[in-house]
Amino acid sequence: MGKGCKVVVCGMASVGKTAILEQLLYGSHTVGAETSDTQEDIYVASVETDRGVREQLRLYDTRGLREGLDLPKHFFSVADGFVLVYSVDCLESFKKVEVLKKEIDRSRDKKEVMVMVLGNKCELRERRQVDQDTAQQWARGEKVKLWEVTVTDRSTLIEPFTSLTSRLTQPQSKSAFPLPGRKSKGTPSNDI
Ligand SMILES: Nc1nc2c(ncn2[C@@H]2O[C@H](COP(=O)(O)OP(=O)(O)OP(=O)(O)O)[C@@H](O)[C@H]2O)c(=O)[nH]1
Repeated sequence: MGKGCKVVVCGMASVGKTAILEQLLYGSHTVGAETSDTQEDIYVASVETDRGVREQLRLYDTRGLREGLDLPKHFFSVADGFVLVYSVDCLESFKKVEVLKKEIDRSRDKKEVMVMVLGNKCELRERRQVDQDTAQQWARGEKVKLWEVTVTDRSTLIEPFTSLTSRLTQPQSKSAFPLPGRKSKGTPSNDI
């Protein structure tokens, strides 16, 4: 599957997974635009870490989860990290993130995986169903980072992905976390 950390982006349908990736990588998403349901896409991004080094991420955009449709099992074995996305205007989507986190914990075996959570559409203040403090409290309990973001403001997306990449590629990690190849040769990627 090539070099670079493999990060699976998942969550309920329509929470904005594809929009987040397209806005982050290309700055090209128009919020509210009609989108087609994702089956599966892979985006390659070159992200500058907080150590000033560029690292490659392979971001797997997955099919939106709905009743009766779970995340395919193979993602649990390939992933070095997960981005769990919910939408702050949909409580059900947050509940799905809680379930996904449990599934990741069950499936991770001894492998260490990074998990970060994005509460998207945070500009929709009047439609908010997920309380920020409650969500952050849950995240602290789970020892994961949670960021509220909005695709309407690309700058909100940069820090979470920089932080995730920095943690994924941390040198001299005490964990058994595999380090990706430092110098990728010729793979097209998008700089963040
Ligand atoms: N208001 C608002 N709308 C957003 C935001 N992010 C995404 N959207 C909109 O939400 C809708 C769904 O976005 P998608 O990116 O297709 O969602 P998805 O999670 O990839 O959906 P699936 O492919 O079905 O799983 C689109 O109309 C987006 O423009 C946001 O931050 N704010």
